[in-house]
Amino acid sequence: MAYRFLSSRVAPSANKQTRRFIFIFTLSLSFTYLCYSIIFYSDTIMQSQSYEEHRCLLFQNIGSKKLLQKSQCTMRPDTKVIMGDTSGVRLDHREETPDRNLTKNADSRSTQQRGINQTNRRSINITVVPKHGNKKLPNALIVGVKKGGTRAVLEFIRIHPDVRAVGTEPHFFDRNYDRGLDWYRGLMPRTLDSQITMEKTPSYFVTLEAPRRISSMSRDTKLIVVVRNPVTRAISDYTQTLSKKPDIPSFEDLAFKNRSLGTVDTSWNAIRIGLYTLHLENWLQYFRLSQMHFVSGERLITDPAGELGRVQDFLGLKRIVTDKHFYFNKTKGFPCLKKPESSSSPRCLGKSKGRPHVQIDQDIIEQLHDFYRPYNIKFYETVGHDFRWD
Ligand SMILES: Nc1ncnc2c1ncn2[C@@H]1O[C@H](COP(=O)(O)OS(=O)(=O)O)[C@@H](OP(=O)(O)O)[C@H]1O
Repeated sequence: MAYRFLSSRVAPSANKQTRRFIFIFTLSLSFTYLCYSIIFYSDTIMQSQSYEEHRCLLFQNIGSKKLLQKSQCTMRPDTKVIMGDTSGVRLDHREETPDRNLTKNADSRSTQQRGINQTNRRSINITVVPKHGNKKLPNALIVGVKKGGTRAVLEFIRIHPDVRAVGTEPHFFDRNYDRGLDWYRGLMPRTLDSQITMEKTPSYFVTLEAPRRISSMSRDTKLIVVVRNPVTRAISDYTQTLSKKPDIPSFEDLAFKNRSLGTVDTSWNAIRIGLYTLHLENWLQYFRLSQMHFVSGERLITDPAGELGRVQDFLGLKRIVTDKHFYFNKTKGFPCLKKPESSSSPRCLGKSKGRPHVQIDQDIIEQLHDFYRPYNIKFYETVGHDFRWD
């Protein structure tokens, strides 16, 4: 068509060569224009995509789940979303998974976080949301006891605005000590100077090396121990083990070396952990009693606000967590939080907290009470408080 159009406009005297030249020239001009348009258009698309990516990264950095949900970001399937300070994420369901997995998770979370931060630094040229504070070694630890109510204390105290805590159990001073303090610090949430960093690992209380290791990190570390009637604690411990390994021997078979002679097997962990006074002696070689606070696992259930009030006093915090933060959940049979740290809706602890115990004969329970009595009395004397377990 173009050829015919040009042919009609060119003087008849022009030779065939000139007409062909004009035609080729027009054609290449049109082709150049077409290419230019395509390149310009695709560049515009790429720019807008990259802007969306920046927005997504910013939202990730802000750490707001809601913002992420509302934004138009379309994540690639392999994209890992890091929402704010994940070291503080609640992981009730994970805490009973093998520790190696936990620490791996924590490790990879901080690696992912670093990766995203680096990406942000490289690619974002617009407002960067500042990250508050630094990762610091903990100033306070919930060191025990297993099945005492350690999760409840951690979840309740972390509502306080001046407390930041690791959600998972780092097991640094027992299983992961070889990884070093920098690794441990890396697991911690960022805190402002005015905030307290905390973690809980209930096995520390019965780990021989833990007091020495903790005191070499800082002699000023504040230690919280949640204690509970050692017999109920042992049954709770056994209930948990049984839920994972249904084939284990009966509680009675494990608790006694010789039932008729009443010889208790103190080498069984579920029994050994309850010998509080023996473990405490080890701690008192490295820490003053005033650096330790004992929470009653029983009162934690009947009066969580009262127990938390004393924990706040011990940590030198204003009493902000009060009875207005708790309600009694009849279905669960335990106090729950009206407004936990990570959400605005009420929340109870996970299913593994406050589950029904295995039925144990009353005479076995009595026998174990008799066994623990002298140890309990010694413990009350040392800490200066009668927990009334008898
Ligand atoms: N508010 C609230 N909700 C649920 N459970 C509560 C609460 N307060 C204390 N407890 C008691 O906590 C017990 C579990 O203790 P721990 O968190 O220390 O267990 S663990 O060592 O971390 O596995 C758990 O033990 P069991 O009742 O034997 O399951 C509870 O009795």
